[in-house]
Amino acid sequence: MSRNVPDWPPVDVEPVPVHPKAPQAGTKLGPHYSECFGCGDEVPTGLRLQSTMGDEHTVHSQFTVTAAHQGAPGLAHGGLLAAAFDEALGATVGYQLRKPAVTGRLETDFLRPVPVGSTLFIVGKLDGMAGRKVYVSANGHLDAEDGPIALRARALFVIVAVEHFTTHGDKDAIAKLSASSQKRPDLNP
Ligand SMILES: CCCCC/C=C\C/C=C\C/C=C\C/C=C\CCCC(=O)SCCNC(=O)CCNC(=O)[C@H](O)C(C)(C)COP(=O)(O)OP(=O)(O)OC[C@H]1O[C@@H](n2cnc3c(N)ncnc32)[C@H](O)[C@@H]1OP(=O)(O)O
Repeated sequence: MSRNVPDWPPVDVEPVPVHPKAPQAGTKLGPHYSECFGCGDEVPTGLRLQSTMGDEHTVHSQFTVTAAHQGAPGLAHGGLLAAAFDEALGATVGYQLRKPAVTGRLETDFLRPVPVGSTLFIVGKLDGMAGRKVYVSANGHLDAEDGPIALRARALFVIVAVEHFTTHGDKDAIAKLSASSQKRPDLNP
């Protein structure tokens, strides 16, 4: 059965200007926020995604599926896999642009079941920009960097002002994040 994949990016785009202080290829990217469900190390049932800068506008992330992530018995929940991609795509945008951005749209193709115990190797790639809109996509390979593709995702991130978080988020948590990010050159603009 054929699957129609829409044109991507859906609008004319410019190349994304990667920040001159973006981490070098091979740099391991720690959690951007310790309480983040996607990458935080203080969330016991979180996804604990681990990301590394890659070459050519890519970020490589790994996510191991545990029993806490099930939908059907023994298989990862689809929405949770989409969350893993949101995180991987967000890291691809955030660490390369070093500007705050939020997911505006995320679409996911589920190509193969992902069993508990397996690891997804996700490669996120910047595809282009149009004003504040950043287009980014990713493939998720099952159990090896060159394993079969189990998921594909495409997303639009929208660059926002810091006020997006201070207005709508938790001010105490933002203060904590801000204090901890002082020690992280990769998180400072
Ligand atoms: C302080 C310095 C920080 C430095 C940062 C450095 C390092 C960071 C490092 C690492 C970060 C690492 C990892 C990140 C991890 C995780 C990622 C998770 C991300 C999330 O989990 S984040 C939560 C979910 N996310 C939301 O909670 C967003 C809710 N939402 C809104 O807050 C607004 O909705 C918003 C802001 C999206 C837009 O609002 P707005 O008022 O600012 O702008 P507007 O509506 O005009 O949209 C502008 C243009 O985007 C187009 N557009 C918008 N949405 C569209 C859609 N759905 N489809 C097609 N086009 C769309 C419009 O059509 C227009 O296009 P045009 O310009 O062509 O007219």
